[in-house]
Amino acid sequence: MTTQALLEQIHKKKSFLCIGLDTDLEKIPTYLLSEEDPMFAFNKEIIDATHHFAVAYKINTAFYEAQGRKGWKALNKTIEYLNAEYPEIFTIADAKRGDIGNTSAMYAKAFLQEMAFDSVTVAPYMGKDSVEPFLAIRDKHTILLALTSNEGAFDFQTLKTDGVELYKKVIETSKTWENSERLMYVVGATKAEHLAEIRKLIPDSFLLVPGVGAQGGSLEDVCKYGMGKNVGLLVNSSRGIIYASETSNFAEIAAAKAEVMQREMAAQLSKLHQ
Ligand SMILES: O=C(O)c1cc(=O)[nH]c(=O)n1[C@@H]1O[C@H](COP(=O)(O)O)[C@@H](O)[C@H]1O
Repeated sequence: MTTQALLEQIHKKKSFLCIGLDTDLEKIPTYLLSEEDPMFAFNKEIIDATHHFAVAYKINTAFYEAQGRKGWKALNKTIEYLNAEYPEIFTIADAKRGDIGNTSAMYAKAFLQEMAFDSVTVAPYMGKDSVEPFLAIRDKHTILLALTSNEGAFDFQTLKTDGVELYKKVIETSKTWENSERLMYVVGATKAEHLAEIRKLIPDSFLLVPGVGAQGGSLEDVCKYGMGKNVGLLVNSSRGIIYASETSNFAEIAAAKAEVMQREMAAQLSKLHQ
């Protein structure tokens, strides 16, 4: 999917919400455990109930990998379902990959071609030749970790080299890589005050912003500091939406949570045109 198509969806739905499918067998309603594929059954209900309010779904592969073969099957069924039923939705494989070039090329093939996600999250630590194989794939996007939402972000990402924080160096250098127009960046909502400076470096790039909801980040601050002229934001919430209720009407309650976020987003978007 092109960023233009994503932007059209954002304006159409008045939403830049990404729902994180961090599906955990210990957290889904217990009655689903008797289903043949409980993870997929849960995801399907969540997606069907919430898709009006979201423009993207992020599948965190860790939750599926943790369940072995059954988990991979559920992951595959979920992305196939999204691509077949809701092709207008932007899909993210949150796999945080990156390795030497020929290995990265295999990860890129797996997530962007075989599984046909629109994008994949990638760690920048191994540098240019570890990221370019992802960028080589047409009409797909590589979402590079820049400034993450966790406490450990301060261990390395904010260290200064030549007076510049490492995460800024990652952003600046990545702009020189081949096909860099296919890059998006992760910036945690818990670090919203850094967004204004990040926007100066990458005024037009899309940012995937996790960390609202369960991690305490503020949507208002994210918009205040991070919204670009072309929106440029995908704000993710996982636990805050998908585990809003453990009862049999969990999907309805998740939809209500998603709608609250969508309304806040619509209000923020309306400011863009004032
Ligand atoms: O790349 C990510 O998605 C990510 C980066 C980051 O800096 N912080 C972060 O929380 N995430 C992911 O975003 C999701 C956040 O989930 P909730 O805190 O439940 O909304 C999880 O899937 C995390 O793995």
